[in-house]
Order: sequence, then structure tokens, then C-alpha cells
Amino acid sequence: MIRGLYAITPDTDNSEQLIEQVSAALDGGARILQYRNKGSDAVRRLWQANILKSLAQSRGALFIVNDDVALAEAVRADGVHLGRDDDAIAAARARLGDGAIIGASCYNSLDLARSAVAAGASYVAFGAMFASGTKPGAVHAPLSLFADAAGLGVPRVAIGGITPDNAAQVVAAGADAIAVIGSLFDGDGIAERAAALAALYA
Ligand SMILES: Cc1ncc(COP(=O)(O)OP(=O)(O)O)c(N)n1
Ligand SMILES: Cc1nc(C(=O)O)sc1CCOP(=O)(O)O
Ligand SMILES: [Mg+2]
Repeated sequence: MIRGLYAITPDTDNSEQLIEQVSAALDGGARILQYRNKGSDAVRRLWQANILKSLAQSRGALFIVNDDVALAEAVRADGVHLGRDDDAIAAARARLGDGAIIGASCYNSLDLARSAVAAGASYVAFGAMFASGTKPGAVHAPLSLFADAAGLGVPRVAIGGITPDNAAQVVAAGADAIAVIGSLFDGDGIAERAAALAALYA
């Protein structure tokens, strides 16, 4: 189920630190984990994805791979997340099967969300909600999109600049899950910040 804190990994070659960071996020209550790594080579990506999948699933969390349908298939992830520069949703659905979770980035566009659902998306993501240090050039998405998208029949995920200080307004606006990188994984206290974010869905 796509609901609650959706942790997205920081992009790193440091697998030992990554495992510790992700463990803390899961301990704190993350219900969905996305493996997002655009910098490492294919061998390290496969290794990290396999380990993180086991970690997530051993804690009852869903495991989603960003961008890479082949990697999602290789590690038997619960699903894949796709944006405008990635593979088509219908092709991913054909490859991964009916049971796979396929998330779609819809930025600030309800029309994109409608098209994504028609193509077979399992959830839609809107962002950026706030200024994002991870993706400084991201377009801004208004909070009103979550109400506008309520009738689509799939969960609505919020992303971009979400922190323990501003997340409550996103949840109140109707986001079914909040996807977070920087404010969750930067610095010590990951489990505590995860718990604060997860508590918004308690
Ligand atoms: C949950 C979630 N929402 C949005 C994105 C962004 O996807 P995309 O636009 O493809 O950008 P990259 O993450 O690939 O840089 C996401 N990854 N997860
Ligand atoms: C990967 C990504 N996609 C976005 C979008 O708006 O589609 S914003 C974003 C970065 C999210 O990281 P942080 O929590 O550090 O802001
Ligand atoms: Mg992408």
C-alpha cells in the first residue's frame, strides 16, 4: 500500500553508510523505500539494490527502483518509479506484470497524471512541493493538486523539499505518501526524523 513515509535513497557509492542510513529510516517508520542512484556503476547498483530490497522487505516496507526497469526486474523489486525521461509506463507494465507497482512522476500536471493512470500507473507523484536542494531546478507544484487528483483512483505522492517542519500541510492537502531525500538522510538523527514524518500518518 502506498501510504506514509516514502524514503528515497541519497545517491552514493558508500554502501556501508547507505545501509546504515536506510536501516535508520526503516526503524523510524518508512513504509516505502525507493532506490535512487544515478552515479554508481551497474555492478554496485545491482549489489546495493539487492541488499536494500532485503532490508526493506524484512521490515515490511515496499521496495521500488527508480528509473531502471531492468534493475527492478533483476532484484524482484515491488516496482519501479518512472519520470518523463524514463521508459514508458505501458512498456514497464508489460515487462514487470500486473502485480508490479509502477509510479509515475507528474510534476505539476493533472493532465500528466490522468495519462499516467490511463497507461497503467499504480500511483502518481506531484512535485516539487517546496524548494529542493536535491533537485533545485524542479518545477513547483501547488498543494491544490492533491484535491484535484482525488478522483483518479490511485494514491497521490508528494515530493520535493519536504521536511519535518512543512510536511503536515502536504498531508493535510491530501497526499497519501510523502517522498523525502535530503531532510531525511542529511546528517545524524535519521530514525528520529523518519519517526516524526511517519507519525503524520499514524
Ligand atoms: C516518488 C517519486 N516522485 C518523483 C520522482 C522523480 O522522478 P523523475 O522525474 O524521473 O526524476 P529522477 O528521480 O529520476 O531524477 C521520484 N524519483 N520519485
Ligand atoms: C527526485 C525529485 N523529484 C522531484 C520532482 O519534483 O519530481 S523533487 C526531487 C528531489 C527530492 O529530494 P528532496 O526531498 O531532497 O527535496
Ligand atoms: Mg527518473
